[in-house]
Amino acid sequence: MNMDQLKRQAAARALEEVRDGMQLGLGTGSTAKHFVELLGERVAAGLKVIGVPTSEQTRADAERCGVPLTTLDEVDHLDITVDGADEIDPALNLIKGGGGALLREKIVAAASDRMIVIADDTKWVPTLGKFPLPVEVIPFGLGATRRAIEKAFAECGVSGQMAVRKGKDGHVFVTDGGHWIVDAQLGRIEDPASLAKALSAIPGVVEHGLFIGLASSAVLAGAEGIRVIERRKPKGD
Ligand SMILES: O=C[C@H](O)[C@H](O)[C@H](O)COP(=O)(O)O
Repeated sequence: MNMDQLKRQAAARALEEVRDGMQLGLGTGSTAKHFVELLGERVAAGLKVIGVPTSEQTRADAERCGVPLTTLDEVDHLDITVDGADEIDPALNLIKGGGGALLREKIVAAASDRMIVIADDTKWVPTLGKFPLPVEVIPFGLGATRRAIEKAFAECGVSGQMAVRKGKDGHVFVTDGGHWIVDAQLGRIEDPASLAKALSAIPGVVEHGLFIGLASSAVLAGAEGIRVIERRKPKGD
């Protein structure tokens, strides 16, 4: 089975959690796209759901697949968000944003009762950080913001090259929100929660790709089959 078939399997398993009448967050990326396509087939067969897309790309995919859409201004919560990830650790902390959709993805995930992460099992890692960490920034004052990010990295015991993301056309990649992304090659992030907090405190940082405590479960598809991992809630949560 190839990687794309594994991604589709993970998407199909997540679809089993969807019930009639649900309000859904629709993730972005090649894995989430399978979910949108499979959901579209169920909608065509009579399933009643409504979705909030996490990117303009997903909006276009959902429209093409006939999935009815809404916004977070029109619904007061979402039941489930189904989204992919670039890395998933055993605590179900994530790196996301390889496709540049991290900001809307995080807003939508945070507005959801549950977030189901779908992926092929190559995304499962013991420690986050091999995948470059995307940090979405305001273009104004980028030099100062980069210095503040470096300081935050040093305080959290990580370091690595940073680069402003470019698109395939060689121009700076611009997010759906009109911002830029700095990708940081950190290698290992021992304490993702502290780093997430430090990055969020920087004025020029709009959002970062560390998703801490947002994923409720992960559906991982691999050669051996599908594994569903539930997040262990900390005491008192
Ligand atoms: O910005 C993009 C998203 O965070 C994606 O969910 C993530 O990059 C994983 O994408 P894919 O399923 O294509 O590997």
